Amino acid sequence: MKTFDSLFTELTERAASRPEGSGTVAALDAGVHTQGKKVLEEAGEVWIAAEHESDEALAEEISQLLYWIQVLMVGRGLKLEDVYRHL
Ligand SMILES: N=c1c2ncn([C@@H]3O[C@H](COP(=O)(O)OP(=O)(O)OP(=O)(O)O)[C@@H](O)[C@H]3O)c2ncn1[C@@H]1O[C@H](COP(=O)(O)O)[C@@H](O)[C@H]1O
Repeated sequence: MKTFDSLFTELTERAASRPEGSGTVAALDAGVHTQGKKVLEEAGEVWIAAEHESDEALAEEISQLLYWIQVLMVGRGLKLEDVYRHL
């Protein structure tokens, strides 16, 4: 099963190899403003799902929020350790 760390490795590799058709490459190219808006959008969807939707729907929204947080991190050049040391 994919984990937070393995997804981060995958996205970092996408950023380096820039494969054709990668949504992540497009998201990185879109820049921090677009990425930040997606983080806010997905966070809002997590909130709504937590109040009104099933556990499965909530889990899916959380996965999308984690993805967009990672895109933002990769775009800014942050490493997992840069965040983990604050936990
Ligand atoms: N985990 C994800 C993931 N979570 C969310 N998303 C993207 O985030 C967006 C979710 O937005 P929405 O909830 O609004 O859903 P939507 O309506 O389909 O999205 P919009 O494009 O209309 O905004 C979608 O565009 C998804 O493509 C993801 N895109 C990719 N991944 C994983 O990232 C890896 C690399 O993906 P590629 O770069 O696309 O190869 C693979 O392992 C993928 O499974």
